[in-house]
Amino acid sequence: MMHNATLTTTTPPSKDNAQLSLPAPAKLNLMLHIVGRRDDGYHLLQTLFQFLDYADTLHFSARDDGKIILHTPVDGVAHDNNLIVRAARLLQHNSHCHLGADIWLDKKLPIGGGIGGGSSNAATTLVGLNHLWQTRLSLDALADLGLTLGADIPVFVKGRAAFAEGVGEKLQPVELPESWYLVAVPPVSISTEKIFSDKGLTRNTPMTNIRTVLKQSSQHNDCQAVVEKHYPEVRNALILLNNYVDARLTGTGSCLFGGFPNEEQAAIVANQISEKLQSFVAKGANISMLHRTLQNLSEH
Ligand SMILES: C[C@@](CO)(OP(=O)(O)O)[C@H](O)COP(=O)(O)OP(=O)(O)OC[C@H]1O[C@@H](n2ccc(N)nc2=O)[C@H](O)[C@@H]1O
Ligand SMILES: Nc1ncnc2c1ncn2[C@@H]1O[C@H](COP(=O)(O)OP(=O)(O)O)[C@@H](O)[C@H]1O
Repeated sequence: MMHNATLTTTTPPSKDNAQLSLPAPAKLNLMLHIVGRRDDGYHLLQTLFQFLDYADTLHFSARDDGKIILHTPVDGVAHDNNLIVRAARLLQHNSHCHLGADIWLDKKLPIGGGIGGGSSNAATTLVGLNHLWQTRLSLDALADLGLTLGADIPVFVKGRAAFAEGVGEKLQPVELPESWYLVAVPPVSISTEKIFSDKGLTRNTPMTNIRTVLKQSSQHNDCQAVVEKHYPEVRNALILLNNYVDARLTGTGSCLFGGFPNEEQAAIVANQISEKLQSFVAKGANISMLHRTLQNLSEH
């Protein structure tokens, strides 16, 4: 009897026996200018994206019944609104794929931090399920699909550090120094929409170009003044960090970052501020961890 029971029981899906595990890394906006606005209200940006070797991890297994099930809830986000589930359904629909997926998320990236966790989760889902389901969409096609879910998703799909224009979807790959960064995490989660709808936001920074940006020794983020105005936690964190390093906001915040020549120097400052401010240290990357992992998979 025992033997029969064992034979007829299927192993329940779990992240430990998932078929594919992939990172969903963070990004930084090393500079961010707002140069105008589209008719639909979206802002036209010029921004420099670089990835961090600091990531969530997603685990995927295919299902035969077509269901998309995210087994790990994200605080404050309903299952069907989660960008992971929305990205999976979008790919399934557009590729006419009959397979579904069980998905698990190890969340490490702060939410509403301007380091792109939700967007990166969506991009890793598109790229990961395209691989697992063998739907064979090109990266360009996946980036176009991703853009319908969020302005930040294409850069994560493409996986190359880039100068971005438009709403963030016109991407020119760049080679940047891969510095070490101290990333401070003030204790607030910031809505991108709230910052972009502030009347006081600078929206008319003169257009620049990639060559000028790469030559400049100091950079700025047009969202920073508005974020500092609304969030004293961010302003105070900036004051503290600026005692040690030239610190700046990434995206619409709340995270702040400063560059260091090596890990040790970044870690010393992380340690010095640790009683007042949560932070992590990570290396900048011109090729995202997602794409380096996929490259390794295809080589083995
Ligand atoms: C500002 C940036 C810079 O990298 O990053 P975050 O701080 O969010 O990480 C991005 O452009 C954010 O991209 P993403 O987070 O995907 O934004 P979306 O979901 O597309 O849009 C959220 C809301 O922000 C506003 N929005 C977003 C992008 C943009 N170029 N102009 C906008 O006005 C819109 O009001 C939209 O309703
Ligand atoms: N998988 C996900 N991880 C994080 N946030 C998500 C996810 N799916 C949807 N969201 C929503 O996206 C919003 C922005 O999240 P996030 O990408 O972390 O911030 P930011 O855009 O500041 O980098 C969150 O407040 C949340 O409501």
